[in-house]
Amino acid sequence: NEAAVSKGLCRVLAGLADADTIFALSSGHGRCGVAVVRISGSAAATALRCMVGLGNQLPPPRTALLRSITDPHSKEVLDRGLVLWFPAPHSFTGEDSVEFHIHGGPAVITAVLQALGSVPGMRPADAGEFTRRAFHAGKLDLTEVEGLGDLIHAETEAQRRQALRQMSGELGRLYQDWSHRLKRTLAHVEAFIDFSEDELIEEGVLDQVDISVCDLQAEIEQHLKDERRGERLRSGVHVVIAGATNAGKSSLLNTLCQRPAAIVSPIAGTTRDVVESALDIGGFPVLLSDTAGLRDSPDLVEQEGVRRARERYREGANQNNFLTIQLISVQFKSTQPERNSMLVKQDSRCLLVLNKTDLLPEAHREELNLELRRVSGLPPVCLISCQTNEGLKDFLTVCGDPLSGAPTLTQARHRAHLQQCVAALAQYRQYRDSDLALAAEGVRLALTSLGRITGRVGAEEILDIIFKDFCIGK
Ligand SMILES: Nc1nc2c(ncn2[C@@H]2O[C@H](COP(=O)(O)OP(=O)(O)OP(=O)(O)O)[C@@H](O)[C@H]2O)c(=O)[nH]1
Repeated sequence: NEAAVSKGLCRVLAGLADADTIFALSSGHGRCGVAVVRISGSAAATALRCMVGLGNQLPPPRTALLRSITDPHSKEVLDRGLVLWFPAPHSFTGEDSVEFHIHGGPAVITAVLQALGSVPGMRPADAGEFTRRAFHAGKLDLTEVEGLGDLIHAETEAQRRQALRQMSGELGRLYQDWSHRLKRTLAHVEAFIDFSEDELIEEGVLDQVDISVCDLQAEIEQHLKDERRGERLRSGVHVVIAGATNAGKSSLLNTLCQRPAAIVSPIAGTTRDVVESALDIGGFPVLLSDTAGLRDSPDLVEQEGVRRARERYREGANQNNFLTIQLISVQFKSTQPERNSMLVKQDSRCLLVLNKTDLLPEAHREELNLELRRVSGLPPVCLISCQTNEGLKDFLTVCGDPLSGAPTLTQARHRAHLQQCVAALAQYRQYRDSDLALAAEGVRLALTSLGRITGRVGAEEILDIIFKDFCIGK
């Protein structure tokens, strides 16, 4: 059928574009126990035959064999290692592929790569070329390609989990499902436009389309309301500790990163510069910054420190991956200048934290709570002591809360396409009663926007649905 022919053609064209057989070191660079060299393309079998003593035979698919790997011209043995053969289409790229697992010394790797380069039709792979071929062969969609990239760069546990979910196609399947529903919706609108006058289309088709567009729009809007958790997890979060002098900001930084990164002293105004430390809070990569205590000071160096601290808060005000911890000591008095150091009211991106609870008698806690509520509008989200570590566990949970939750959207690129998709669905609803052709164009645009996320937009599939659902022309 038409769809199969077109898919086949695409494969042939992709095959023509990728006529070269490529090879590359797929494991990391540097000295290591085992290095993996990957080959993909039609000459992979030739390379295997002429570098491994197999005669005219190819090894059984996906089975590791221990063999000598030789130079194809001089026949000198370069190394002894494992050899794997992945015939097309059951390989990562969908092409004939070979893997050599060799010893990881630089000289061994260089010799094997040089030998491969001397096989006719072979060349070193460009960056990302194996994955690009996998995408062209329909082995991965774009979200899976991005997931794979994120997995390779993941530094924390939560990043690894998110990337793996995406790479295994969880996100891609959700978008594919929406895409499929949109294709069906579009097919129905188009069929209605083309064939309703001949009474080939039953009543109520457009009502079904309305429901479908409405449901999809609501689902995508809900998906977009994730407070950018996935994007934050991907790119990391910047947490800034702000507050008056002597509130215990440097003590909190040191406690969280478990080393004396910043100087702690009872002298107010000790921290002058921004002190940064990278850590992992609940699986989120966090860059934690201690800043100079906010107060008016005649000291020029301290003034510069306060200016830098304020600049840091300002920078963060417009950034999605920024969290401010407003630290206040229990010795805080709302009548004192500390009051001026209050930054902003708490919201999900600014947390009010009370420190030095070890100095606060139980009986006075409620009184202080009320006082803070009066000044800041809200009670502190948690009470801690950097001296005794009281409340730190709860603090980390609260701190991790705006960062955690089920991340869904991982890339700003996906968000932009989904927003376009929602806008296009709104176009359908706007023109549904006045101009159905324009309304249908809205559904088509919505579908294109979704297709851009996964990299799959297929016009022939719309025709398939029209024919299957309505059997027009039998
Ligand atoms: N009792 C008690 N003292 C604390 C606690 N946290 C910090 N301190 C003390 O408070 C003083 C000031 O602590 P720092 O961490 O230097 O405070 P800071 O906010 O960085 O101060 P600046 O550099 O002036 O901005 C030090 O003597 C700390 O030992 C706490 O939880 N309990």
